[in-house]
Formats: sequence, structure tokens, C-alpha cells
Amino acid sequence: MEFEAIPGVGEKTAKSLSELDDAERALAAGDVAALARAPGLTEGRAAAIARGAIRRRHDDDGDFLATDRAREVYRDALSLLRERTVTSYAAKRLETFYPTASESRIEEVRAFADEAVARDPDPAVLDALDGVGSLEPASGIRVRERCLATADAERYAAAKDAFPELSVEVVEDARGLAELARSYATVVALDEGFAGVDVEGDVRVRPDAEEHPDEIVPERVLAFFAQNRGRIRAAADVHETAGMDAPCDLDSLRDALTRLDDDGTVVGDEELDRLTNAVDDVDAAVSTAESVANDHLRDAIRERDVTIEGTDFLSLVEQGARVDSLLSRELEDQYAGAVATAREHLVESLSLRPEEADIATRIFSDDPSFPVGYDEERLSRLRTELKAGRDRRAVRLKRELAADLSALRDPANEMVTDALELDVELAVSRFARDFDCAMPEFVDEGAGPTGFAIEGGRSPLLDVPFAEADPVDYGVSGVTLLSGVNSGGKTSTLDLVALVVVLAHMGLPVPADRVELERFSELHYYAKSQGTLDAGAFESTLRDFRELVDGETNRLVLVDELESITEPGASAKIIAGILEALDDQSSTAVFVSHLADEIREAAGFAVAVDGIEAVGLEDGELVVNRSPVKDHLARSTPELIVEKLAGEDTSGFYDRLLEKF
Ligand SMILES: Nc1ncnc2c1ncn2[C@@H]1O[C@H](COP(=O)(O)OP(=O)(O)OP(=O)(O)O)[C@@H](O)[C@H]1O
Repeated sequence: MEFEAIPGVGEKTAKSLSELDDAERALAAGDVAALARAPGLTEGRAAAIARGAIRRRHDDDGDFLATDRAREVYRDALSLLRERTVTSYAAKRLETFYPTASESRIEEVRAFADEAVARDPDPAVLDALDGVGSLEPASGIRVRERCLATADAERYAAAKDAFPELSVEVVEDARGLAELARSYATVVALDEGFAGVDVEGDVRVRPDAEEHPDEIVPERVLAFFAQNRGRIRAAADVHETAGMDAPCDLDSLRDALTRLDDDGTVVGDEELDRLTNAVDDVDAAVSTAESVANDHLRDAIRERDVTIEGTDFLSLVEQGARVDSLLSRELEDQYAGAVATAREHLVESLSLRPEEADIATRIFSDDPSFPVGYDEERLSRLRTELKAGRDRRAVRLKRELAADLSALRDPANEMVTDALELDVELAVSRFARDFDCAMPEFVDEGAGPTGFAIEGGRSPLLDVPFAEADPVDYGVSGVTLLSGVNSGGKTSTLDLVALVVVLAHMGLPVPADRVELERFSELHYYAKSQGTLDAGAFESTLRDFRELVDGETNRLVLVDELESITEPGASAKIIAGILEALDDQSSTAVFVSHLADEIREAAGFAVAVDGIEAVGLEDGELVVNRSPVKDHLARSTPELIVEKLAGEDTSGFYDRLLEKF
């Protein structure tokens, strides 16, 4: 598959597509989720590419749907199926089912459909499917504290492509590397040549960086899971509810997901929480500790009687000493007690570990002073120490979780794809159940047309609720006229035949008790034209039919009341001529017409005529047998009305009228 040949696919995308092992299979099957995994491809774009590829293959197969009305029936069939999907993926995927004359393609879908209709569309599974969607590649990641470095221009370009989240820098030598190491927390050198270069800072040499992207940018896999978390969880629920085998342990997957925040940070680690809180609270805690110490000291002083010799007092005053000296002389223990309280408060409120507590202790001086104060510089040391601890812990957790999740990436993708495929199957299953479908049987009996035979067909396309659709039995092989009372259901019968034939050639079940049919090469369905055509339109319709009678054999041709295109006499002759040509071609054709007699007369062969009969009148309404009677020209509505009046009137007028029919 030449991906470059697909319009709108750039060189880069084409390259990533061709690197997808099963890209072609994915394209052929319309496996949009697999395609969307190609870097830089969104689900929408992947779907468009898949549809384009399928359409091209479809064209290669020859267009089964030869007329507008045939295409409309196909779209209606698709809508009925799509209405039964939960996910937008399944709705799109259904579009990759199309009617075709290709036996292998039909068989492929029939095998799928056989399994699909056996699926139980459990409402709980449908509920769970609600949250499933194709997984999107992680987006919006920008890592600033890490960079890639290389001396090689080609490598530089490749790395820029492979790691859009990181800065890639060109460095010539160890000096350049050292300079980078000062601006970034971590430098990943890509060239073997940098191995062993001694530079201060966190410098790693990873010539294999592109093969282990999740190690180089753990943020990527974390963001992928964070951004797709809901869909992955829903897919896991689907597997559980539907009792499907999951490609990984669901509990471990769920557990890994609970350790992730929406923005891809790791949560739920006690030590990280402790350090994060300590960093956030350290300033407030120190100032509270200070107040606690001062309250303590104040109370202690208040409770103490300080006795001092007059000479001592005098000497203190003469020295200009402040009350601090008094404090150290007389209240040393009280000060020590106050500072101890402060330290204890600090250590406890920030839950500091011994090494941190050591630094914290020194924030309050052992030298007595009033009020008790703290050392800014030492506080800043504690802050720096806590921050560094927090960051180290966060990076470690990120790496660990990224490693766990990296191993779960393929299973997660597979699980989501399987859940989405289940939605496609369940749509087919619900369609089959909602419309009492059966799998049609293809029968090919040698040279002549086998046509179709429908038993108990009920069309979901009728304008009455499906439950009120009367079952229709109808079979045709060869060329046939279908006559019948007005509103007897002639058009609806053609619609039913077209729908059954389209679904059968898609490889899907059909709304009937039993259907046998030949594998038709094309479906030509012409809807009733709206009144007499002007000369130009009439001419172009005749041209259409010229094409119709020339070409593929084994066609199915359905035509609804062609006679209205021109005056009745001429119409009958034209229809007769078309029927002759179709008969020669071994096509199967059903022409609905009110001019059956006239056409039969004009035709050079014995055209079969079937009829949809009114079995009588009930309260002035026709009671119709919806199944056409074979080899029977149906009486028309006017005839039935005259017959009804003849029964009510004794003058003989209506009887004489009736004889004219
Ligand atoms: N199998 C069926 N079960 C229940 N209702 C049906 C069925 N077939 C047709 N009808 C009802 O009869 C109505 C008329 O059907 P339809 O338009 O197919 O008749 P028609 O014979 O083509 O009419 P016209 O003579 O006007 O061309 C439909 O709108 C539908 O409501």
C-alpha cells in the first residue's frame, strides 16, 4: 500500500503508516482504531483514510448499487444498523460494510455476522459501551526540565520527529554538554561518542532513545493513559460485563489508573503527599512554631519570680545590657523549653523524617532571645531540601508507573478495539433481533436466472410501525410485471426486495423468515418518476435504460411505474422492449405497472405478470393480500369499486359496467 498516494497523507504520516505492521489489513478492514494509533493521526483522519481506501477497493469490486434509489436503500439499511450502535466508532465502522458481488467479501462478512447475531445485546454491556471510544495519542505534553543532545544533524532531525515533547539541542563536545547540563535537570545524549564523558549534572547517554520512548519521556505514556482513562476503564467494564477474555489483568490496570491524575501526575503515594504538603506548609509551620515558642516563653516568664541581687542588676544596667542577658542568666531553661516546643511543633506538623528534622531543628537558635525568632537562611535550606526530596520522589514514581503502564499500552489498545468491535457486532445482533432476521441463502443454479425468493419478509422501511408490517412472500426468477390495486403495496414490495438483496450482498441477515437468492452482479432500482417527463428528461431516461440492457448479466432490475414518463401507449411499447432485452440477458427484473396487459401484448415473449390483490372491501377500505399472487393480473381498484356497487344496486347498470373490465 502506497500511503503517499492517499490524498491528504503527508510523507511523515505515510511513513508511520507503513511502519504499522498491519496497516494494510487495518485499512482493508476499516480498523480505524488501529490506524489511529499511528503517530500524528487523529481518529477522524484515520477514519477518513480508511473510508477512502475502502471506497477505492469498493470501486475495484464494481459498483453493486447502480442507481440513486438503490443507493438510498443502502443508506437506509446503514441507518437502521447505525441507530443500533453505542459508539461513534461502530457507527463509522458499519459504513465499511457495503453490498458487493464479490463472493469472498460476502463470505467474510457472513462469517462475522454469524458470530455477531449469536451475541446477546445485554443492556448492561450497552451501558458500559457508552464510555468507550478510540484511544487518542497523548497530546499537549511539553517537558522543560529534560533535553536531548546530539552532534549529528541527521540524528537531530530524527529525534525532533520522535520526541516532539522535548527540546533537542546540537552540541559539539563535552563543553557544550556541560553547558546544557547547567540549564536542564537531565540531559539525554544520543551519540555513543558521549559515553564516558565526565560532565557535572544529570547526563545520560542513550543511543537507543527512539526504541524506548516511554523511558525517555515517561510523561508520554502517563498522559496517554490519563487522557484516555475514561475510555480504557469503560472498555475494561465492557470486558467484565460481557464476560470477554481481557488481554491483561483488569485489576492491575485499574489500580495503575487510580495512581494517575487527569494531568498525568502520579497520585496516591503517601511519601510524595507528605513531601508535597511539607513544601507547601513549611513557611506557615515555622511561623506557627515561632508563636507557640513565644507563648510558651511568655507564660514561663509570667510564672517566674525573678530575684536579682542589687549589685548584679546595677552592673547589668550600667553595661547597657538588654533583657536578653537576663534571659540567658535567669531563664535559660525556660527558653530551652520554648524552643523545644517550637521544634517539636515543626517536626510534628510537617511529619518530618529524622534527616529533615535535623535541619529543621537548627532553624531555631539555641541562644536565648526574646521574642523567639527563626533563621531565614536555615528555613530556606529546609525548604530546598524538602523540594528536592519531593521532586526526586515524583520522578521515581513517574518512571515506575510509566514502566508499568508502558507494558499495558498494547493490551489497553487491544481491549478498547475489542470493545469497539463488540459494539459493531451488537449493532448487527440488535438489528437481527429487532427485525426478526434470518441469514439469506445464496443459490446459484447454472445458466438461467435464479432470482430471489422471500418468505415472510417484513420491511423495516414501511411507513407503519414494524410490528404492523404484514409479512410478504414473493419470489421472482426472470422478468416479471407486478400489477396490483392502488396502495396495495407494490412500491413497498420493491423496497422490501431491494433491502433484502442489499443486506444479503453486504453479508448481513435479512428481515424475513427465509430468503434464497442468486448472487446478483448489480442492483438497478428505479423509483417511480414524478409525472410525465419533458422531451429532454425522457430522452435521458431512455439513455439510462440503454445502458441498463447493455453490460453485466445477472442483474436485478427493479422498476416502479415507468409508464408515467410518457403517454401510456408509448410507455407500454418502451417497457416491453426493455423487458425483452433484460430477458435476453438473464437478468431478474420486477417492473411495477398498471399497464400489464398492454405491455404483455407489445412484448415479443410471454412476460409473467404477478398481482397484489385486494381480497375485498371492508368499510369502503381495500383489504389487501400483501403477497403478490404468481401469474395473476390483479384487478384494479376501480373494478373493485364497480363490483362493490353492483352488489348494492339492482338496476343492472353496474353489472354491465363490470362486464367491460
Ligand atoms: N406489507 C405491508 N404491511 C403493512 N402495510 C403495508 C405493507 N405494504 C404496504 N403497506 C401500506 O400500504 C401503503 C401503500 O403501499 P405502497 O405505496 O407500497 O402501495 P403501491 O401499491 O405502490 O401504491 P400505488 O398504487 O399508489 O403505487 C403503505 O404506505 C403502507 O402503509
